[in-house]
Amino acid sequence: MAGIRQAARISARGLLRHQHTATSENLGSASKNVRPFDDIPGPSGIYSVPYLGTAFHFKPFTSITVSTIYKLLRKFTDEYGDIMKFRAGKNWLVVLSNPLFSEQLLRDADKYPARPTIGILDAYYKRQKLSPGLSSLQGEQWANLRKPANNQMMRPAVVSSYIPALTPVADDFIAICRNSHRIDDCLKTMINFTTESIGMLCFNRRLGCLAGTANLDFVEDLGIFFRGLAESNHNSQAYKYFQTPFYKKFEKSADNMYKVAAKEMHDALNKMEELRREGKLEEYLKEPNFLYALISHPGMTLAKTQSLILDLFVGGIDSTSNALTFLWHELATHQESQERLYQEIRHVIGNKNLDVEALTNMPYLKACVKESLRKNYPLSTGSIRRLKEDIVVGGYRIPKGTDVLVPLRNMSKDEKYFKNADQFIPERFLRGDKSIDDETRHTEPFVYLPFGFGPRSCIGQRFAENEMYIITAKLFQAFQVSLAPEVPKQLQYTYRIFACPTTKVTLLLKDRQ
Ligand code: HEM
Repeated sequence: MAGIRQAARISARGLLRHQHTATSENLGSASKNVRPFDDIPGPSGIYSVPYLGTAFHFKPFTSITVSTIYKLLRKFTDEYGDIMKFRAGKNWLVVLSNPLFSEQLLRDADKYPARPTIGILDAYYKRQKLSPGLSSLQGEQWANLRKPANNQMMRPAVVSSYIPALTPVADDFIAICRNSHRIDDCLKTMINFTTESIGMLCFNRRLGCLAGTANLDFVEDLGIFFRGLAESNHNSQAYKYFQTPFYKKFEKSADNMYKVAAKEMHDALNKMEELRREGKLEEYLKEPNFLYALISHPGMTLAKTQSLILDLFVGGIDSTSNALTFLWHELATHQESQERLYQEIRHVIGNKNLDVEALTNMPYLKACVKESLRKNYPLSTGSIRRLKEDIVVGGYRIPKGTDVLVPLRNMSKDEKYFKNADQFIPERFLRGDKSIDDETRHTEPFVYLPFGFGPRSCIGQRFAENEMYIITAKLFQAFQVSLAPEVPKQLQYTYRIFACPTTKVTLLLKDRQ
């Protein structure tokens, strides 16, 4: 049965690829069988009016909010099928709820794939006269910034060279846990941890977030900043023209975070300059140094380096701290998975630190991270691309300039692709594990992509994964972890760009040895 499904997928993939190439190159001759964009099903009448049509899908007209947009997307897929379109503000948004279409969009993308930017961030960069970061750039400008960053962040060997710098951060975190035997507010605590870790990557310096000596009160600003990003495209666009109260609040939070990052970057550069004058720079650079690698890359300027560093610093905190909170909550809830993880840790590293070699022998640890990201999908929507050329998908022509979304959050939780989708089963991601059947196993690559796919995928993926592996291995090596009695076994989420639990998660820690 699984073999037939696989064969059918492969032949359908071949057909789709052929269809795509033919249409991109000579749409004219192939267009007889291709239906026009207007035929793509979706809500019509008043719902197709720009802005107004979108508003009618949301509160107060329905119960849908920015945080529950996945419900709207699911309703659309149920009603209109695997390809549909609806008004999202001024533009049409096409939704492709099918792994073959998902693959076609994400794999065959242009070498400079475009993603619609976030309006309020664009406005902020412009008003503050800052160079836009990776997430806001397109085309060659984006590629020129992404390339030097890719060298440092997408090559596994280079990313792994930062493991020794992250290990002491994790050790300090565990030492704090040993004193308290609980993690009171997991998300808040993890924000301190991920800020400290990303500080090591970006500035090669301990910021003091775990020791409580850092003068950075980020937590509230992060919440305001990310909620502002999430809501800006759905709320009134007046902030583009006036400094509305919504914009001012966002600006204040962004200023607070960016000022800290900019100061840290300049301090780190001054330190290197001082070491150079003292003839000690070469010695200092024996350890991997991300900032130095970036700034010394031909084509990088101080302004570009700063914009990249600000993006990475801010982008790397909320994403990973939420993902870790969900992961640890799952493992505390599922003691049998925790025990299997513990046995793997004991067997592979014993009481030692996790290193690159050990990581290659820890498939269950990786499977737990993957399964938690699937079940607690980090985004409320999925991956989105703005087409640079016309494409044909599912027999319809979609013109260039259109935004196309693959609702990966819904697909990752769909029973069609994952049996018992609402359950935490890390074994799905273990190749050849006999304890589950084929329907439970993860086989469709293009329904589950928590870091996106292709040249525009998450640049922090490898860093975030290593960070999660190191700290998770250390925590479960040291403690048996359980939920405090008041914490629900099933968490509710809100989305402030990234999924975030609505309740405080408190964990209880019992020494293993
Ligand atoms: C669990 C943690 C994380 C998740 C789930 C996540 C997820 C994502 C996703 C889904 C995208 C969009 C990909 C696409 O459109 O195909 C993205 C982009 C991005 N992420 Fe992450 N991310 C995480 C951690 C990080 C970290 C640690 C950093 C920084 C060190 C980071 C920096 C970025 C940046 C700069 C982009 C924009 C890339 C571009 O447009 O070229 N992320 N992330």
